[in-house]
Amino acid sequence: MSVGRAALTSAGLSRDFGGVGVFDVDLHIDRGSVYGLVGRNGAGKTTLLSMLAGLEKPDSGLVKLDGTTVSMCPDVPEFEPWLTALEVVELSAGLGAPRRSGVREQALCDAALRDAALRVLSRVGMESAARRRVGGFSRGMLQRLSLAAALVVRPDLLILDEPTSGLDPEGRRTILDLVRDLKQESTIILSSHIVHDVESVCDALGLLDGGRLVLQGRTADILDAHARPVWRLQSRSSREARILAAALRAEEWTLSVEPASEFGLLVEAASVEAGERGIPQVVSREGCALAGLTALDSDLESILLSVSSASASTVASMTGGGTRTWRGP
Ligand SMILES: Nc1ncnc2c1ncn2[C@@H]1O[C@H](COP(=O)(O)OP(=O)(O)OP(=O)(O)O)[C@@H](O)[C@H]1O
Repeated sequence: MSVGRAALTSAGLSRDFGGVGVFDVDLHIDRGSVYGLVGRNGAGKTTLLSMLAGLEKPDSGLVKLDGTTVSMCPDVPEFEPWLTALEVVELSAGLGAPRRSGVREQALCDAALRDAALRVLSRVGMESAARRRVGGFSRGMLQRLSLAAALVVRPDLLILDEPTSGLDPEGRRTILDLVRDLKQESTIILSSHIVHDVESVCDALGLLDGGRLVLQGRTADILDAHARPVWRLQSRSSREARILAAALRAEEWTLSVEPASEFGLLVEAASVEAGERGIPQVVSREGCALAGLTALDSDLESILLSVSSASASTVASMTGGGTRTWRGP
């Protein structure tokens, strides 16, 4: 899918729970990118992420990683309720720190771990809760704490399973801003049901359906490849709608022009480029106002839904290598 250096690739990765699970997944994730894994409930996202993190053993297939440190934040983070947030992050930092023997070295090491833990807690906006016990934390606080515990080991690859689910809009924005910021340091894979979140932070994405990767590519390429040449044009009056309909029908690049409610027109062009250039030209030539122009069914959510429904009928007969890939420029 890409010419970039891979942070992670997988080949034929499968985990079969008896007809459900993950089947023949070939991933290619560029270094320093944010890769979104999308799919309906039960599509296999958590199973796939767990195999990438080494938490679930595949039945077959390979995962190749560039780098050594992988951190994963589960969709529902759980910590011992009697630990403080600082202790959770220090424990995580300790697991990732090199072993030392001398007492003085140990003390220096402990101080360094504490500093590192406090820094990441502040980065996720949890500094004021650092010394509170985790037992009473809200869902959003647990998500942030999980991220802090993952970041403190400075992972080469950071895997986030549904990092924004259950968060309020402000919490979502904080996590997404952090993800954008973090790609300077790590490659990130995140799964999400919220297509808008994926679109706003992910350079590339993979769509899982029935355990199979049915679509993979750069987000921009997928949007380009699926853009439909159909627009809803909004005019200011019934008179202008009539003038525009007649003028557009006379153009050789229009396939159909139909009236829509409230002085609107549905315009189908021979290509996206023809419509994007032609519609504004016709409106301007006829001296009409352009109250609105919206491309229909070209948003990422509509595209993913249509690919998912199309794949549902063909996946049953699909063997390995069934992923549709869009190549970047
Ligand atoms: N340990 C297991 N034993 C049996 N079946 C399992 C196991 N783990 C997952 N599955 C099944 O594998 C399929 C994929 O599950 P998975 O949790 O990976 O999907 P998901 O895309 O993460 O779903 P969601 O979005 O609802 O979290 C589901 O049908 C699930 O029931």
